[in-house]
Amino acid sequence: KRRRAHGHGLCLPPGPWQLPFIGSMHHIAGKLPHRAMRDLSRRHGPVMLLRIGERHLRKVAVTELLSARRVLSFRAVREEEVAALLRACATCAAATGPGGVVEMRARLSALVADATARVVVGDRCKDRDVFLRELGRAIELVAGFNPADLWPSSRLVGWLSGAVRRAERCRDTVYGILDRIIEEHLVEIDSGRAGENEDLLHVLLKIQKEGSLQIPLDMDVLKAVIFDIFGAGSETSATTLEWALAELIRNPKAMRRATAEVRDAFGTLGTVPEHALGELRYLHLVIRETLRLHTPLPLLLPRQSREEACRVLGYDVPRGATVLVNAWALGRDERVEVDLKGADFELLPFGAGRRMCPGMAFGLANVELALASLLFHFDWEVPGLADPAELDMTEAFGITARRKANLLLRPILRVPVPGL
Ligand code: HEM
Repeated sequence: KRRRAHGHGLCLPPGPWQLPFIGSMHHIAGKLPHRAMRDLSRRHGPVMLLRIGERHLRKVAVTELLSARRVLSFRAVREEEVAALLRACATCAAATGPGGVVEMRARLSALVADATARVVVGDRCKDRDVFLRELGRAIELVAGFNPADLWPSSRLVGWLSGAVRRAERCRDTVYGILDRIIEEHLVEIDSGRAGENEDLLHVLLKIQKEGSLQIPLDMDVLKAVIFDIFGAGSETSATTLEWALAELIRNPKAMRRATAEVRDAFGTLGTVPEHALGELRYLHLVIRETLRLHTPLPLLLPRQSREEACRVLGYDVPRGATVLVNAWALGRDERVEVDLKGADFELLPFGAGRRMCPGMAFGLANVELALASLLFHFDWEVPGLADPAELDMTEAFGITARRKANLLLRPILRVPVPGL
């Protein structure tokens, strides 16, 4: 199945696992190629597929970095980060007054950003809060409807709107943070301390240093890759979690049912084990419904028509035209009932086709464990809200459909949090 998916129907030879940009290069770099390849062939057979020096970030991200197998290997990271979130909520639950309220967006963004950072750069990011602030700004800037995007050839429009300046400031701050992280990684590599804790950035830097790629992996490309995965991963998952909680608060019956399901399933264990989350049928429906109602990327990512003669519903789409797909509107079309994995084109929270989100398994794993754990350990209420139906559900402007209003919730501890 895997072979067919990779090779468009071709039966390609097996080969070692690959990384974004560098393909199989890290298995060979720094060694004598003929020896390294002999060793690899002992594992993969006499005919191997090695991808070397080719830019195929997307394909590799799907199959390796964000594949179901790799996502599974990060389970411990997710469990630790969710445990930290639960401890923070338990501390709030024990406090009185304003200290007893959790600002959910900040907490959920921190959770997802920390989990993603640990996978990509090996540790939490010390500048996480600045990073998240800049990410928020970037999300507004890339919504695609600011004058600088609509009239890209007019320098005057760009200058007047200020968008370009803001984008440059944002880039400089983010790249500054990444420069520091890269600096630390380089020191670790030079002192031989990267060792067993090698993360994605270590590997990319080593390859870059050896200069063994056909296409040079310059620092800007490297930073763009890291920022892309970071940004794509944190914002969407945090947004989904926040809306899921808000929808449950607004629908007390659904909240009771989801909470009862997770407490019935794991009450005797006293904690939510990720490997058993498949049992929670209702929770999965809640997440699916959240993604339908609050599609985190409502217009997906813009596409550009490449073909001369592309026809949609009998109309010509000129080459170079930007095409937007309103996944949010499709999801709200009440005439259809479908699956969310992009096979049914009516519900596309992760997009579809060759640009479909490669982080779906990663994102869903974060969302499922966090939501199940929050419902398992706590009851949730909105201070001062008499009627749950009145909870403000306004969306903010940006490429993602965040909540506009802060979701301030009071946690009430129901099942003790381990480690407190
Ligand atoms: C609930 C969580 C998530 C949702 C709803 C989501 C949704 C999406 C959507 C709609 C797209 C555009 C697809 C298209 O235009 O057809 C996308 C692209 C992308 N996503 Fe996600 N995503 C999520 C989590 C993640 C995570 C956790 C990662 C990585 C750690 C990630 C990495 C990416 C990347 C790199 C792209 C760009 C792919 C490309 O341009 O080919 N996403 N995502």
